[in-house]
Amino acid sequence: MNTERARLLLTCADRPGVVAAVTQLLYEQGANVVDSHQHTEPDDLRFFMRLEFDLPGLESRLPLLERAMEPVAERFGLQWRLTPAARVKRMALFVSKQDHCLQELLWLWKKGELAAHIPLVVSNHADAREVVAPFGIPLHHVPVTAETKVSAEAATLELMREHQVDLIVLARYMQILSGDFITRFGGPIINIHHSFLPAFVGANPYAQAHTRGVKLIGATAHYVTAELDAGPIIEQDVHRVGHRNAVEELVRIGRRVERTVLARAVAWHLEDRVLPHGNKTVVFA
Ligand SMILES: Nc1nc2c(c(=O)[nH]1)N[C@@H](CN(C=O)c1ccc(C(=O)N[C@@H](CCC(=O)O)C(=O)O)cc1)CN2
Repeated sequence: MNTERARLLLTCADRPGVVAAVTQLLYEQGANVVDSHQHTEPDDLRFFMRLEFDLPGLESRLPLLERAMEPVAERFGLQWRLTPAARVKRMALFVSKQDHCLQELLWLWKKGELAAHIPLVVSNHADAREVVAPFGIPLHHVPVTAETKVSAEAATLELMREHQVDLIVLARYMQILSGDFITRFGGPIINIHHSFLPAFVGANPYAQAHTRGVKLIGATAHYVTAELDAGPIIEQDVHRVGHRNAVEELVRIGRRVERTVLARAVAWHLEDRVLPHGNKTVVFA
């Protein structure tokens, strides 16, 4: 892990001089920029920027760099976040019975391709225990029924607090999270929906798609909000299908798309490449 690498993300109302001021500041602080992306949203002229840079002695020099950012932030009205790459996020994976997305994330994590700590897996069923055990990660079985949903969410929130979780990933977790849970967790939650949103929101999207006679099926990774499957989209992909494909085949074909789309979205989030903008995202992949 490169302990000198950091990421600076910022957004502001677009105006000339922002890029120059920020890169000059980094230069003056002794930083070397190794990657830079910027974008101005045409609709509202909102400016977004992501910089990666190396700074020798980063941890000890971070407070100075943050103080140096303040006048520039004041001058341009920046909203900004400075994150050392070595501070990896603590990610909890949630799953129900379908474990293909969970397996993809665990495999990639084991290979070192997802820069995160995974302190626990949470499931409303016990099926995934054997999948998770070889990775040395505890699975917490928290059953959920209509009657126990409130207490189950309270217990789950306590697990998030206890394990200092920064990010929740719903890897085909088939329980609708309450607005109260989302608010009290307070961090980002990423879901994989097994359709090409906004088509086929809610349960059983492949059956809905088959009934509609679609020629494409897809998957959508999005941030979770209280409104079901309506949060900012991070990544999507599709696969061609046709009249010969029964629903079971749509499910089978769809699994490959879901696992790939979720993995890309989670990796980009962990690398601070996703910047929310209203109910959309800017992704500097
Ligand atoms: N607040 C949110 N919670 C969840 C979201 C979301 O966008 N906002 N996404 C879902 C995942 N999902 C589709 O991708 C989904 C999951 C579950 C259901 C549903 O109808 N669940 C039933 C129970 C089903 C069961 O017990 O097997 C329910 O919760 O009443 C629809 C869509 C994850 N959560």
